[in-house]
Amino acid sequence: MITITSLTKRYGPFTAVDEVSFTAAAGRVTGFLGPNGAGKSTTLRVLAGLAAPTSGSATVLGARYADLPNPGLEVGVLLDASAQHGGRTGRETLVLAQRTMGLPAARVDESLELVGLTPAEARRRVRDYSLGMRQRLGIATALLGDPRVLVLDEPANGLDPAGIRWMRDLLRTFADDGGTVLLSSHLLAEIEMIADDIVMIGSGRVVAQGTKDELLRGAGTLVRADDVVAAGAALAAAGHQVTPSGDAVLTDADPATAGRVMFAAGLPVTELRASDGAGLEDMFLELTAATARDASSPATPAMTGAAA
Ligand SMILES: Nc1ncnc2c1ncn2[C@@H]1O[C@H](COP(=O)(O)OP(=O)(O)OP(=O)(O)O)[C@@H](O)[C@H]1O
Repeated sequence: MITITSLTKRYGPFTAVDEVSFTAAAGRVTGFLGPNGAGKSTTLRVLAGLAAPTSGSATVLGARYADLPNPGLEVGVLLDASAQHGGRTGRETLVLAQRTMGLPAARVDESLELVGLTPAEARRRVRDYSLGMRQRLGIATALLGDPRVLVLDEPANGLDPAGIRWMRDLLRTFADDGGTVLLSSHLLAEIEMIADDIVMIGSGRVVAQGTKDELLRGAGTLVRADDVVAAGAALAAAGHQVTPSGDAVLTDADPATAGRVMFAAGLPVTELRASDGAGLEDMFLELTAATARDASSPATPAMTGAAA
């Protein structure tokens, strides 16, 4: 189980992660989805003890990563497959980790086999690996200590469709055996293929979370109003998640609740209905577009900030 509670990370005046809360449960694959720059890596870096939170907390099996005596036995982490030492062979990379963790030497071959790297491939230097092979080696390192929890940042990067299917099967088996998997991606299709639960983040804030089935069904409500910014603000002030979707807003409030919030705020509503199945994709495209706009025009307010 992974628990992120009100996690905030600021770099100077810039808030990369803003009050993020979610859990990744045992027996489930949780997809952490968001466009580039949304705050996924920063959240995972705090979880893996590589960055200190400004406030809030991130724990694995109830403990901070830094407080785990031999963390590799509890949680396998792959944050950047391309950061592995190019001069070492795949096998040397694993042997070093195996010794550091105090594991039996046999774990090296077991892990190589788990990720489908052949003995000949394991003898090659990492600098000659494709990105897909590096991802496999990174996952082998994460699995070395036989942990119950896996944290993977963009693990499908560089994998071809067969590789992505292989990874899905590996993670599925890991979760079916009671393990916890948290993996990030900036691609909705990838997360749809692999994850059971989804946490969607944009501009540092969680904008949607739930089971994949719920989210793809479009749980939540679409609210169209004369003043859509005020509608979003009223819903956010009432404690609901809000995401702009074109000239409307999507919210996690059910339609009756959203209607009452609009009535209480005195805002005329022009449309109010359960959102359709495209809700998640709309929301994600909107987030991605907002990020692209932010990148090209720093003056544009971040969309979650504008809504909330
Ligand atoms: N050390 C740092 N100093 C300043 N800003 C940072 C630092 N690390 C990350 N950021 C900023 O925080 C924001 C979130 O970055 P992060 O890498 O967490 O996003 P991401 O969702 O993982 O994106 P990507 O898919 O591109 O990896 C970005 O705007 C990034 O520029």
